[in-house]
Amino acid sequence: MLRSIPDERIRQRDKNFSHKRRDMMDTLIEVEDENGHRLDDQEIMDLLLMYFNVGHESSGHITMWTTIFLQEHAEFLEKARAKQEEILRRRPQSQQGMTLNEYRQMHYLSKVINETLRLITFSLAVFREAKTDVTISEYHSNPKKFDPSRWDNFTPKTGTFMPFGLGSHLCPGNELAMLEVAMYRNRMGGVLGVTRRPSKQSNVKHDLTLPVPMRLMHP
Ligand code: HEM
Repeated sequence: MLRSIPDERIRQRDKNFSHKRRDMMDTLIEVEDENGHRLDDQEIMDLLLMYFNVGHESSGHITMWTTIFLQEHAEFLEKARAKQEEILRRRPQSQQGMTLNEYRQMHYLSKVINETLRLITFSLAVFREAKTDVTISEYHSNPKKFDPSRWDNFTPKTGTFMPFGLGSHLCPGNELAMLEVAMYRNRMGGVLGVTRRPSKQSNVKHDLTLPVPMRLMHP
């Protein structure tokens, strides 16, 4: 399946097919190193596979865990919901969907997501070599407890909160990922992100029931 993607694009380019917009695939086909070498098919496929994994699995995984934590802690879900509903009440009737400005007002939700990222990592390994011995110690009090309030007026010191890595290989999708998790939409119209008004007919309060296997994976 992956091989067909660069093959198809190369065929189109050979036929002078004009794209509306150049995209990542054009860059992967054209990019050259300092000796003029281009990526071969296998390398392009490896990169595509990596993008599929990091760009999709990652935010999906964190969205799932944010949902699980909120389901398990009704008080935080209520607080997140109240804040989202407040944003909705201020929304002009004519507005369709969520704006970036609304997203930026979701301070409580970003604490919930940060707290999820603090507790859960989907990256099983980040390959780095420690040049000197380091001592790894707990930075937070009661570290295993899910508690978004620990983010109240709190900015972590550099190197103590690294869900997206650090340095030159810092995750380039970090801001997009936060936005994606916040905009996750459930059947009620969005507990995480406010995307539409809840239906008046619905009397379901928390529609976050998850299948049993997910609950068994809880750390
Ligand atoms: C909650 C979601 C995400 C988390 C927790 C996450 C976390 C990470 C981490 C820990 C790394 C390794 C950084 C390092 O080596 O120091 C990484 C790399 C990367 N991430 Fe993400 N990521 C997320 C979402 C995304 C998304 C949505 C995209 C793209 C749309 C993306 C694209 C990448 C890429 C391309 C790299 C490789 C960067 C490099 O090696 O230079 N990630 N991510």
